Amino acid sequence: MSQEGPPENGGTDARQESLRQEIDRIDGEVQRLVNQRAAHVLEIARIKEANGGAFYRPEREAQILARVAERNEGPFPDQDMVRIFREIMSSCLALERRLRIAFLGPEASFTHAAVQVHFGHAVEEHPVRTIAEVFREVEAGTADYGVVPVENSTEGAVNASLDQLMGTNLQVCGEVALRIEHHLMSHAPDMQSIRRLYLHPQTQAQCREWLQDHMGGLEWVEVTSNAEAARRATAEPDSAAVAGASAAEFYGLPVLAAGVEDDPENTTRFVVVGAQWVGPSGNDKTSILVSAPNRPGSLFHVLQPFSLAGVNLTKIVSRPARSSLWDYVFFLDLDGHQEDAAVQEALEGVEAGGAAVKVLGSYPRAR
Ligand SMILES: C=C(O[C@@H]1C=C(C(=O)O)C=C[C@H]1O)C(=O)O
Repeated sequence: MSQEGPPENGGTDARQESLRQEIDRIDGEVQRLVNQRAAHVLEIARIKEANGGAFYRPEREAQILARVAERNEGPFPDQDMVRIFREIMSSCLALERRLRIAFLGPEASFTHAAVQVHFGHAVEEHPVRTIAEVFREVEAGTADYGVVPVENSTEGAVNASLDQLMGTNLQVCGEVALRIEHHLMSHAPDMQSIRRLYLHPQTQAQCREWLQDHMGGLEWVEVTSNAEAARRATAEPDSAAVAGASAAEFYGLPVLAAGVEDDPENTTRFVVVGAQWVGPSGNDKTSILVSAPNRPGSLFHVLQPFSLAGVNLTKIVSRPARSSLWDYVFFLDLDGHQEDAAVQEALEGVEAGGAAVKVLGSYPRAR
């Protein structure tokens, strides 16, 4: 048994003591270097202030994080090292300017988690109730950037976000891909004591099989968000919620069954929108909106130019155009930046084929 007590082994203790002294010395050095880094960032901020230009530079941050992962030799895993640098940059940027980020709330929603993964914690978090409101906040300038979900690997497109992208002048300036894990959480002592289940319809769809097998006979109550499901379950000990870990943590709900989503690869993709053009980072994607005439071969003429220019498409989704009945627009994501020659060639080809193109934005690929 190892218990606190008088030292038994002088040699081991001396070794620990000298390692701790070394750690203290390294900590001092790390701290000095972090502040030295911050001082450089502040100087860049002064130059930006004098000459104009966005404080937040997603392409530069993506390059920095890519290099952190590339040169990492461990024992820290890449993702942990990246997270630490993410937070250092977040705090550095907050010295220049604390960004206000509007997102689809409430607190502890998956979009909230996406905000923290993308911007770190040194931002002002501004949860709002609807996707439309996120866009309005950023368009009005009351938030610097907004974050909304756009697609889930199980459930497909988030149409409310696509419809907003159709009408906005904002740019897509980033993306976040988040593995979505759902847990069953409750104050009930066990699963057998649960009588009622609160859940968001998207969550229900992503956990359909597990829920049918384990929660089939119960009362299911649909709510407007995962966090709301957790909040409701907190107040009723014979109720449970299906939601993410951050909701369980936020509301202090014990997890009774973890990872209840049907697809272990279940992933949601979020986009960051802002009034900002983002330069190339070297590993970028571009989102576009194409409105094609309603006639035979139309979609073929939209797609062929990408094949000819050797540009890879990663997504195509159609949505009814709101302007006229039975007209459709296409949302396409492609590899590359809109400044790349191949991308420009492809977009010119699409327009030459009679379609209208709106570039929604180029941005660094999600890590
Ligand atoms: C320092 C800069 O400003 C911000 C802070 C960064 C950082 O901490 O490294 C990187 C990009 C910007 O978001 C910069 O533009 O280089």
